[in-house]
Amino acid sequence: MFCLSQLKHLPKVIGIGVKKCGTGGLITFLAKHPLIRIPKIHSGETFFFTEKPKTGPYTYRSYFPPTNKMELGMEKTPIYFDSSNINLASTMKKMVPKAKILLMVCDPTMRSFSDYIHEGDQHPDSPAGIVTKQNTFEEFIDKYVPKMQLLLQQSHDNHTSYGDDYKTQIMLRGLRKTIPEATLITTGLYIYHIQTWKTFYDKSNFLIVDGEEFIKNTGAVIEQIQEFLGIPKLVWKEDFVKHPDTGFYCYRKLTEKHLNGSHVETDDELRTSLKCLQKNKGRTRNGVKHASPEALEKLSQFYKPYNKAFYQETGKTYNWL
Ligand SMILES: Nc1ncnc2c1ncn2[C@@H]1O[C@H](COP(=O)(O)OS(=O)(=O)O)[C@@H](OP(=O)(O)O)[C@H]1O
Repeated sequence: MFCLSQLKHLPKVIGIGVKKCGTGGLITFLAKHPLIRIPKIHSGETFFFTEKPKTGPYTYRSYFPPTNKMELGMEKTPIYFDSSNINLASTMKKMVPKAKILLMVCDPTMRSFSDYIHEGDQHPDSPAGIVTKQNTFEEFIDKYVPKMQLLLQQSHDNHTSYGDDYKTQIMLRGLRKTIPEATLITTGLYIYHIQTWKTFYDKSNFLIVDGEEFIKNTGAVIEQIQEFLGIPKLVWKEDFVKHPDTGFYCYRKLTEKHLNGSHVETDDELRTSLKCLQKNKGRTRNGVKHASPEALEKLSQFYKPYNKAFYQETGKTYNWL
C-alpha cells in the first residue's frame, strides 16, 4: 500500500533562533516559496531537539510534510540557539549533517523588551511571565542586570575573551533551569551561545541574518536567503508591501496589474490584500508597547562589550551599539 510517510524527509533548513528577532516572519515569508515546505504545527516550530531528540530521526521526519527531491523541508525553533542543552548543536549535526542553518539575531536590548512583553502576554504563568506581571520592565532591569553582571564576573575569572569561555557558556545555559526568567536577558548574550554552533557548522552551511535589517528590508533579506539556500529566486522584494497602519512589511504577490499600473489600490483594498503576520507580532518594535529610555539605555550599556565581541566573532558590524 502507498504510504505518505515514506515520502517524508528530514529538513534541509533549520532556523535556530533567536527568540523575538523575527523568526516568525522569516519562516512565514520563506514558506511563500513553492519549494519550501514547513510543518503545519506551532508556526513551524517542532521543538524536536529540545524535547525529544532521543526518539531519533524517524520521529523528527514525521513532523514534516512529504517533500520531493527539489523541495526543502524547513522548521524553526527559536529556543535551539541557547537551549539549556549545550550538546544540542552536536546532536543536530549528527542527525541532519547537511542541513543549512539560519540564525536571525537582532538588537539584544530590543529583543529583551520584546521577550518581556511576550512572556507576560503569552505565558503569564511561566517564571518569566510571573516576573513580568510583578515588575515593570524598569524594575526588572534594575533587579536582574546587576545579578547577571555578578554571575558573569564570578564565572569569567581570568578569561580575557568572552566567547571561548566554556564555563560561562555552561553557566548561562544552566540559568534556564535555575533562574528561568533570567533568559529574558541572557538569550541576548549571543557571543557565548554562538560558540557551539561555530564548532559544528562552517560558513557554507550557516547564515546569520540581521533581524533589524529584516524589519526594514524584508524582501531584500528573503532574496538573500534564497541565494544562500541555492533555490531559484521566486519570492522578490516587490512581493512585500508595508502595511499602511503598522508600518511592518506584509506579503502580497506582485501581479501584472501592479506592474502595468492599470489599477491604483486604495488603502482599504491594500489592507485586505496583504498577508501579514499574526497580531501578536509587531507589538514593541513599532512602539505600541514601550519601555522607558533609561531602562533601555541601562540594558544597552550592559550588552555593549558582548555585542562588540559578537561583531568581532562574526566579522560584521551591526547597528546595536
Ligand atoms: N513583518 C513583520 N510583521 C510583524 N512583526 C515583525 C515583522 N518582521 C519582524 N517582526 C518582528 O518579529 C518580532 C517577533 O519575533 P519572533 O517571530 O522571532 O518571535 S517568536 O520568538 O517566534 O515568538 C516582533 O517583535 P515585537 O515587535 O516585539 O512584537 C516584530 O518586531
